[in-house]
Amino acid sequence: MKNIINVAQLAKRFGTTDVLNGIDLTIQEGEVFGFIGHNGAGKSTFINMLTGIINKSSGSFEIIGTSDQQLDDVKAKIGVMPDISNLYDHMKGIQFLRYMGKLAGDTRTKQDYIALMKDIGLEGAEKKKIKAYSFGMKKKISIAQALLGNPSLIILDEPTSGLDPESAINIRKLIVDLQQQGKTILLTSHNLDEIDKISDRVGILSDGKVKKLGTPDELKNNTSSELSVAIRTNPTLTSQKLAELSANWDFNVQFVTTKKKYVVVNVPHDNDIAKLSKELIHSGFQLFELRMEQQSLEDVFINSK
Ligand SMILES: Nc1ncnc2c1ncn2[C@@H]1O[C@H](COP(=O)(O)OP(=O)(O)OP(=O)(O)O)[C@@H](O)[C@H]1O
Repeated sequence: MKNIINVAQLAKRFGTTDVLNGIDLTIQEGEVFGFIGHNGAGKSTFINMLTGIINKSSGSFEIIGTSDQQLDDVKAKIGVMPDISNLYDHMKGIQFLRYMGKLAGDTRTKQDYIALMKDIGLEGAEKKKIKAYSFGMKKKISIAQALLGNPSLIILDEPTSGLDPESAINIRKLIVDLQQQGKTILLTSHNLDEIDKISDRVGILSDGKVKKLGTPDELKNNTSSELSVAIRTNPTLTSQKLAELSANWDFNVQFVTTKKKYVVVNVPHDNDIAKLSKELIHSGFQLFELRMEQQSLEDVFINSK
């Protein structure tokens, strides 16, 4: 597969603060790439460098086969969501999209723009002025703007933040549709379930670097070499009782958390799971359920700091 973004040692300093300290990253054509990181980690800074809104401090990148020195040559192939404060809000929704579409070289008809507004969840708001739009509606029209001009790379910075659940689901569907049309999507979000669901690969940005990179499954499976097991027993096992019992066991069990009626523990090896169930039964517990627990992307994210 071809790389559509190739970043080498990209760094950004604001004054004396290093925000990005050497990002190495490739994004492949046709993938949905989820970029996550805590507030202020530098996700938008990274995106703004890729799209030429701000200058890099050092390092280099190639985007759609073109070096960062010639970025103007490929800008028309990159669709970027503008900040909602940069929308021309005296315009009506449909008027704004047609105007921006013309600038982007769009060949859509008026009917196509109406269909686009429907796809994005703005049906009925075509003739309303953007300044009268709600926050979520402004967000939607800024996503629509990123799709104008048939870009091959679409960059969406927190497209679903502030959207109601149904609208967020529709935007996720739209992202999947765009991918099926062959587009590449670079996406940021603080909704880690969303990132997990729709991203082919995920990068976790921390301390100015890409700390972790992989498919959601790779990241969730590689967090720890320990095996996580959720157990439901009668009586319910408490952390205190587990500590008391396990002091006499010949294998290690580490209490992790309780989840409703389950207690989650970590054990180092496969055969410790059999030992654990045997010991619990031996200690008078009825074992109702024992299941392997997979880490969530949120667990991975928290542990990556
Ligand atoms: N123009 C600027 N001048 C000085 N500092 C800036 C500028 N732009 C961003 N920063 C700083 O760079 C850091 C990274 O900001 P950035 O907006 O890239 O983070 P982010 O990961 O997108 O955060 P969030 O998840 O909150 O949107 C922050 O500390 C921010 O204050």
